[in-house]
Amino acid sequence: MTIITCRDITLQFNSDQAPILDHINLEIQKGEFVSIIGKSGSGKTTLLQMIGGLLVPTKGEVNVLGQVIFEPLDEMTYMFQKPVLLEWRNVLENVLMPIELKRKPNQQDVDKALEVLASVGLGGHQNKYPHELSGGMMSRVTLARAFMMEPKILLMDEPFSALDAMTKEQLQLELMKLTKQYRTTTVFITHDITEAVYLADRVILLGRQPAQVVEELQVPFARPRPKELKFDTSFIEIVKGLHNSIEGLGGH
Ligand SMILES: Nc1ncnc2c1ncn2[C@@H]1O[C@H](COP(=O)(O)OP(=O)(O)OP(=O)(O)O)[C@@H](O)[C@H]1O
Repeated sequence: MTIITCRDITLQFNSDQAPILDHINLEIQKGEFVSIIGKSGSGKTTLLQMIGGLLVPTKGEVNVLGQVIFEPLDEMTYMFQKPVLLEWRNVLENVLMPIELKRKPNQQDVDKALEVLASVGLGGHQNKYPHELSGGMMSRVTLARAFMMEPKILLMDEPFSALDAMTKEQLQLELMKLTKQYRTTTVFITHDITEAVYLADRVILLGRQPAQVVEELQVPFARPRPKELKFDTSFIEIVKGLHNSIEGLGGH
């Protein structure tokens, strides 16, 4: 079932300048994991913001869960590159934040938060404050918070790009497990081609400005995937192919 449709969308920030995105058409299915890659400045974040209802296209429309959107929906959650945590609240209280914005959390919510924290490797850390956490732990807290509400749609803008390689790999595994468990439809932006292919069912490549979808690639491995897949010859061939496609776009 299609739950996100970008229909012929064009985005122009200023009427006297060329569009950033040009006639983008995209359909994303329920439970699908889609990575979006492209050169820096190609419009990946802009596209994600339109899917999230933070920006309205100049032309065309974005339809999410059966409605044309003009603002973010409750069914969506964002995760950004920089973990945004409230310094004066401990880990558990940060994870409970989305519930608290709606109602007073109950014991069931606390149990759920502890369960999600455990599944991102933070069991036993619930009473720590953000200043006591490493960068990787902070990202884990934001991941747990994102899944606390079991969002139908997760929009991720380079969430792991500031992390070291080992932590990034762990978080990729945890994200893969959680998106599978909750059947979360995920749109994931990254500069890292290996990460894009490893996580996604489908990789979308944006071209140069005004950007269009220049390539769509179905990744032929069932999810969740073992981390060893990254050393598989057929996996490496796919990454190489996309690398060549990006290089073929020219520019810097
Ligand atoms: N609010 C804005 N007003 C005008 N131009 C903008 C605005 N936001 C982004 N842009 C321009 O739109 C283009 C696409 O930006 P965007 O951040 O979507 O690209 P990106 O592919 O996500 O880049 P990166 O990979 O470097 O994060 C850039 O040229 C940027 O300068």
